[in-house]
Amino acid sequence: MAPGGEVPVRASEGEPRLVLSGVAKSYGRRRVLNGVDLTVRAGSLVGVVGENGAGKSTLLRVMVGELTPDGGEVRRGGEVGYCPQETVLNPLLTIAQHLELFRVAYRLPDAARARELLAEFGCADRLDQRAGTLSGGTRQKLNLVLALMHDPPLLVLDEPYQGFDWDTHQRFWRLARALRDRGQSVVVVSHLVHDLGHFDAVHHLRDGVLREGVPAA
Ligand SMILES: Nc1ncnc2c1ncn2[C@@H]1O[C@H](COP(=O)(O)OP(=O)(O)OP(=O)(O)O)[C@@H](O)[C@H]1O
Repeated sequence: MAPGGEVPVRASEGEPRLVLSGVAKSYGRRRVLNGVDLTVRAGSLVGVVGENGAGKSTLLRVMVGELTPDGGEVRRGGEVGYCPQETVLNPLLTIAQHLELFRVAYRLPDAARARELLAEFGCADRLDQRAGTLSGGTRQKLNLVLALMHDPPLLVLDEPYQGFDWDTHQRFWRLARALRDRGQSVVVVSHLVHDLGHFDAVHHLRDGVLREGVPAA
């Protein structure tokens, strides 16, 4: 983000890929989202921050269509890649078997992009290892690769770097910037103050409402 909290021009360029208008979501009587508005444009890297329990994961699940909002509207401009906070892996399947499963689900002719991403994360030699025997950080790398391998126009990533060492963390941000520079839209939930500089725009969720910028301490 630019100094002074200004949103750089980049974040307001490009066609809208995701538009949320007045989105509301409650669990029973607990209202978590209370009129969220957001537009994510092509070629932007957008951060969502907020305290524990503020509703960030709920918001992302609504963005990708996993949860239906109680009110308001969500419009998506194409396919979505979603990396949930909890990994979606089957412990008995190898990395290669996961790639094949998702290749078929995404109807891709091959898993070349997935292998390229695995190589970027230094896991290309682990293809025959079962997910259940991978380290937490490597499981998370696979989780992320499965969300990115079909190169969707919109990526929604919920703290995608949990368990990553510093070098891998840096690699993740290089990759996120490269995707943004290719015109993809990337939404990332982050808890880490030192991540904020990577975003074109940051929004914070508090009291069920999303506001631009970071909250005053
Ligand atoms: N399936 C559910 N049923 C009932 N309450 C839920 C459910 N999922 C989340 N909640 C509640 O909704 C609120 C928001 O949860 P959510 O996971 O969206 O927050 P978060 O900002 O992602 O939190 P964190 O930073 O801890 O990951 C919390 O009070 C949580 O307990």
